[in-house]
Amino acid sequence: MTATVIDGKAFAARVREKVGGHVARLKQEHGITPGLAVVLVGEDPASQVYVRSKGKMTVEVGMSSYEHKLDVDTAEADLLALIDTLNNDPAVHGILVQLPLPKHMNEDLVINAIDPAKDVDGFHISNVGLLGTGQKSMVPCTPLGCLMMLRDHHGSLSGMDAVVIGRSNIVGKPMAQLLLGESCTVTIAHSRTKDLADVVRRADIVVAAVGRPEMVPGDWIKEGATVIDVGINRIDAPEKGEGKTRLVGDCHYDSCAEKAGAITPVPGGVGPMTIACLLANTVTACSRANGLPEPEGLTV
Ligand SMILES: Nc1nc2c(c(=O)[nH]1)N[C@@H](CN(C=O)c1ccc(C(=O)N[C@@H](CCC(=O)O)C(=O)O)cc1)CN2
Repeated sequence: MTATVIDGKAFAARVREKVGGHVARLKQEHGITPGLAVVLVGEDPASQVYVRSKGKMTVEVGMSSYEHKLDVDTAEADLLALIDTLNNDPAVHGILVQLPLPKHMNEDLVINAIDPAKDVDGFHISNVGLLGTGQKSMVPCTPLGCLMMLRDHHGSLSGMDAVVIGRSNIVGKPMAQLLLGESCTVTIAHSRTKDLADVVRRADIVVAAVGRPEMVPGDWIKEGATVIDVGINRIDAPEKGEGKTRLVGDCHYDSCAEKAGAITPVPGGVGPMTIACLLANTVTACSRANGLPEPEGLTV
């Protein structure tokens, strides 16, 4: 079997187009411009790229972008004070603090200082609790993007066996909650799981989010299963020349694509959906804050 490639880049472009349409209606019909504030602490090169990309795409869909770049030595109290200001700013409907934060900061404390209604990352403990109990919440962007692609490919996911490899708060746990909400039978596997290969072989849907390059080989994949690869790992690529690197996922693409029915590539799969869903969450947060109907198809 040769897998259908789920094109996350093209899917993300369609999501951004939908967001742009909703932003235009908010402006024309209600005089409201959604605003997203992104806070970056320090100079981590990858985070700088992501934050720049977020700002650019925010503006492209017609929203206001507010970027706050803080020195790596910023005191936690100063970051908390900035969050408080953004919480009380009516022009800001979404707040995102780029992770990871410098070591001297307590990530949980910082995230939980964000107004849950503006928490477009969906990481605040209130949103985690709402998602876990099946109530309306802000949904973390990466799992939301994965779910959108799965729903688009399969329609109903009801009754399917899903294995999520990885138990992070940002991807693994919320992904499992979302799949449960779709009436999948969900297993969360992790570094201590016994007989991981056998667990994965049972799955109709495999979501790999462990951060280990090419850890999942094709012979773990059930014939026809759908593979969603969340991993983005940079590895050496001597075949491209000295000192060159390339991106790979948590799944060994070529061998998994031989067995799977559908698969997301890396790059160009889940990654682009993360920023598209951030924009979707911001327009959703803005609509909710103004008591207006939520955009259809942009949240769960
Ligand atoms: N507050 C948050 N911090 C972080 C999040 C997050 O969702 N919220 N996620 C990641 C980083 N991230 C967005 O912030 C992100 C990662 C990857 C991509 C992406 O499009 N990747 C491309 C490849 C990019 C490359 O060439 O290096 C792809 O997969 O095709 C977008 C956003 C951690 N921090």
